[in-house]
Order: sequence, then structure tokens, then C-alpha cells
Amino acid sequence: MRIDIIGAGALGLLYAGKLAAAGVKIRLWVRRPESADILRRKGITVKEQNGESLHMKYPGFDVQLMKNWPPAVQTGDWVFLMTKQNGVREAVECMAKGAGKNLHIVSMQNGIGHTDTIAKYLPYASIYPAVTTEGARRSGEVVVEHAGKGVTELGGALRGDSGSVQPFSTAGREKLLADKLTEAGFETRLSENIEKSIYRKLLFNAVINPLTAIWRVPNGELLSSPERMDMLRQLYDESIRIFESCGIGWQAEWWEELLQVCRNTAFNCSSMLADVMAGRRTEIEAINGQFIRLAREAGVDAPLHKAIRDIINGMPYIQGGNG
Ligand SMILES: NC(=O)C1=CN([C@@H]2O[C@H](COP(=O)(O)OP(=O)(O)OC[C@H]3O[C@@H](n4cnc5c(N)ncnc54)[C@H](OP(=O)(O)O)[C@@H]3O)[C@@H](O)[C@H]2O)C=CC1
Ligand SMILES: CC(C)(CO)C(=O)C(=O)O
Repeated sequence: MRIDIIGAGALGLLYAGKLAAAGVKIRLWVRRPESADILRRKGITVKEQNGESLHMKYPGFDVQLMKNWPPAVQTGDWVFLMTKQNGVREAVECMAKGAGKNLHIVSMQNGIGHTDTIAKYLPYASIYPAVTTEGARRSGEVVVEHAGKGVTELGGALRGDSGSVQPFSTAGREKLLADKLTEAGFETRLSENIEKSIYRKLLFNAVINPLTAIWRVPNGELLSSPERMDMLRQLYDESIRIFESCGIGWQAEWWEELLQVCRNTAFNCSSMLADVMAGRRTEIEAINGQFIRLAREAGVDAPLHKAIRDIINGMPYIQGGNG
């Protein structure tokens, strides 16, 4: 199997390193020549939580510059789009230079909106939305910590030309991919209802991420005072009201599950807190910004999401930060 991975950040390095070690032909696409140089010189190191680490040397995987897309040799069986939300457009604009017809793109971004962007630029590509609870944290340009083992759910293909979701054939390419990912150490399931998982994760990210970023606390600290719990609940309730106004299904257990995510990741910094601390742009527009859009479309208010989005967008931003 051949996989093109776009973006050598935390998740891109984690998947590239472990899949290459499992015998998949990996071609990693980066936008900066310095990233390509260091990957060729130093390879990829993946550090597991149990102290083990994996080192994949170049040319055990290939590295290419994004500006050279489309690849001279055929595209992979799969393309994993591993940029942040705010890198998606630049990446797919670049990919649109090549024929998009045979592309099978797996997108793992938090938030929503990215599949529309991919479909707009690559209407003939098959887009597979995925939701992962794997945790990856970069501790150097080419070193990634596998901060938490999770589960990846892979949805059915969407296409921009028809907008339809194609059903799975269990003997098909999706199953081969899920099996290969599982063999490489990423437990992966095919999902017939990926939308539900996407909205569930959107909700968790919309509540946990901005509050941890504003209060500068790890996830578990959100549960440590009545004031924080109250704010968590208000933001959750507003989100559920928006889901209901839009006819988006939800489940009563999600509140307890959200609290459990905070407990399970108690000592972790959310991705938004990490972005804010590093002066990078956050994914707020793809998360809370999307709740504001949904509310607007349904003709209801989203005062908390609006306030929180503005607070996060007002955080100091260092020009040139990633994304
Ligand atoms: N990390 C995690 O544990 C998880 C992450 N996710 C989601 O996955 C996505 C990726 O997250 P993560 O890996 O942490 O993010 P990172 O910021 O670590 O990595 C993003 C990478 O994308 C690269 N990039 C941006 N634009 C382009 C482009 N046009 N062409 C090629 N590369 C590009 C960046 O390159 P450069 O170095 O040049 O800036 C950077 O290396 C996010 O949406 C996140 O929410 C979901 C679940 C878990
Ligand atoms: C679930 C959560 C909040 C875990 O930290 C996450 O997905 C993130 O940090 O983006």
C-alpha cells in the first residue's frame, strides 16, 4: 500500500513513522524546504508512552515539497490530509493542480468545514472524513510523542460532484486501509455514521479547547471549581440548543462523556491551549465559529460561542506561526 501524507506536524509524523515501520510506502509532503531537509537528515522518531521509541530513517519513507504536487510517480492509494484546519485550503489548492479524480483523501481535522473546502477544490476526489482520538504531540521538528492511544473512525466516501455518501463494501479498499492502520498500531473502525462522531467531537472540542486556552489550564482542571463547571455546562447547553435547532442528533450521555474526556486527559494541554501558548493561529473558526454559523442558519443566538470566539481571536498571535 502507498500513502501520501500531507503535513509533517504531530499527527502527520505519527502516522508516517508508524505506517512506514509497518511496511507501507509513505511519501510525506511538506511546504518548507527546511522541513524536507531535516526529515531527510534525521528521519522520524516516534516516542511511545511506555518509553519505547521507533526511528524511521530516510529513505525508509519519501519526502517531497508540496509545490511539486502532483507526484511524478503515481499518487498513493490514499492521501492523508494532516494539516490543521487553517492549512487545508492552501494544501488542496496546490493539489488541484493535478488531476483529482483518483484521489482518495482521508481528512482527520478537528472541527467541521474542511470537507466542503476539499470538495470545492477537488470535486472529483473521494473524501473520507475521519475522527481520531489518537494523541500526538511534537517535541522537536521530527520527533513526535504518541501522547495517547485512541481509536480512529473512518467514514464513507463523500464526493464534491454529487455530495452523496457512498456505502462501504466490506471487502473493499476502506477495509484494507482500516486493517493496515490497525496493524500499524492505530485501532481503526469503519463507521456508517461518521457525522454523529464528527458532531460529538466538535461539541467536546468547542467546550474543552477554548476554556482551557482562556484559563491556561490542562483539561482536568476544567472540573476543579464550581465556576469552571458552570461555564462548561452553559457552553455545552448552548451547543445542544444549536444542534437541536439544526436537527442535528445528540445523546444525553455526551455530557458525562465530555467530563470523562477531561478526566482521561487530565494532565494534557488541549490543542488550542498549545496553539495559544505558542502564538499560533487556533482552530477556533472551525470549532466554535461553526456553531455560530449553524446558529445563524437556524435563526437562533449563540452568545457564548461568539464571546469565546472573539476572546480567542484576540489572543496575541505571532506572525509566521504554523498554520
Ligand atoms: N495532534 C493530535 O493529537 C490530533 C490532531 N487532530 C487534528 O489533526 C489536524 C493536524 O493536527 P496536528 O498534527 O496536531 O497539527 P500540527 O500543527 O502539528 O501540524 C500541521 C502540519 O501541517 C503542515 N501544513 C500546513 N499547511 C500545509 C500545506 N499547505 N502543505 C503541507 N503541509 C502543510 C504544517 O507545516 P509547517 O510546519 O510548515 O507549518 C504542520 O507541520 C488538526 O486539525 C487537529 O485538530 C485530531 C486529533 C488528534
Ligand atoms: C479532546 C481534546 C480536547 C483532548 O485534549 C482534543 O481533541 C484537543 O486537544 O484538541
